[in-house]
Amino acid sequence: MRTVAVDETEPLIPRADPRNPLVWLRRGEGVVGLGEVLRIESSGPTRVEDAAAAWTELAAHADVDDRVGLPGTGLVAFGAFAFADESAATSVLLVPEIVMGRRDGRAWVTRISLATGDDEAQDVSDEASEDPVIPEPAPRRKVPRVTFAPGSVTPDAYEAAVAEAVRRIDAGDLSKVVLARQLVGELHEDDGLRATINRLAEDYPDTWVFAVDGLIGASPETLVRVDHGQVSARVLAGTTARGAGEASDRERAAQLLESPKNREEHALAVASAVSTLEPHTARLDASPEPFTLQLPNLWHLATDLKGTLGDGSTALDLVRAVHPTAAVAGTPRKVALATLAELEGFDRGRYAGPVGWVDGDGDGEWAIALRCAQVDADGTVTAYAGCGIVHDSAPAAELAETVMKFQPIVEAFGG
Ligand SMILES: C=C(O[C@@H]1C=C(C(=O)O)C=C[C@H]1O)C(=O)O
Repeated sequence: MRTVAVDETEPLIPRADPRNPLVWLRRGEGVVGLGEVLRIESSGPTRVEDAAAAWTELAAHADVDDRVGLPGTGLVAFGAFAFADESAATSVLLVPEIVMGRRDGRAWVTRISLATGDDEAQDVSDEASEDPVIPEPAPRRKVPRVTFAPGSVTPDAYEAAVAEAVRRIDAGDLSKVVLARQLVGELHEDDGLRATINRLAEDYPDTWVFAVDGLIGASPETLVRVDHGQVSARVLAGTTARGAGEASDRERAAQLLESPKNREEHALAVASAVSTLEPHTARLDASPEPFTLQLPNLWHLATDLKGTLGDGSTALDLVRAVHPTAAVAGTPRKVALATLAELEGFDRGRYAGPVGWVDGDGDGEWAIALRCAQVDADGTVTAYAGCGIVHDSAPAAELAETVMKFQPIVEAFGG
């Protein structure tokens, strides 16, 4: 496999596969994959560690000619993992044939090929020695239209589940649980998802925009990044709507920052991320006070974590350590997982699971798969959104919050 620098400034998405794009971008930088040389599938409670072990093994045997040397150059896999141990959804690491990347204004192309058993003697870089062909950017297409309707859980049933969760929290069973609901639609057009991912990237430039094996979305929440020994994460919990005018918008952000309900929900999410990351870091700092993160559709309370890796963990090792955080499960973790499985009543699939990429050196960027939908091979599109429930959560307000959180994905499908 070989990575070479290229002189490229054009946007990456128009070069992605129109039907089945493989994309990870924020503010136009990231990686876009084409083709597939290898697929590592896993499932069950050891899905992340099994994938991490297979990846480490693969990386150890790879013949790499990396002339750029940035995170995301050399061998790269895109991944999406199921949220729950019990999920029927498969977790995947996909190694593309071509990776086009951009970071800090530098661009590169990597071509990856698989050496078969009997051409072991043949230098892999021979096959990759011709300069990689970068596809021409495709003309813009209209976003495919999907009409969404509630899935198995009606809005009324969602409110009832929130009320039941609050009862259990008041009874002292747990402190916080995240409850989600689904919207389901059908994708008819042959156009595929490239126009959808392009729309998400244009509308939500400050989020991680991803498309991996039919899982497509725009997540504001960084589960964990590893960059040459530096570790970082962005914890989100606590949400409010944007205000109509500038003054009311600022007022809403200020109220969010002062709201005890949102501060409590947020503190639990930060504590869970810190306690699971800390054992792997030599040092870990959290922003002392949460800040308000502005997105086009809502405000979040946010805390950034930054640290130094202490134990040589790869990005996938850290994904395994931190998932599922209290931002998407609850506190305490075990009770919250059992409660959400019972009260939600559906398989989350890859929603709220880790999505991102890892490279051969163990660097990588992973988000929590939020504001997303899974598009299945038969065209079924399932979108998901959920909210952290604490003791003073109100069912109608939480339902309204899911509607805000559905907005990016509903609009990216022409709604
Ligand atoms: C669960 C979701 O979002 C999470 C829940 C939040 C909240 O309840 O305030 C905020 C950000 C995310 O951590 C979702 O978008 O589906």
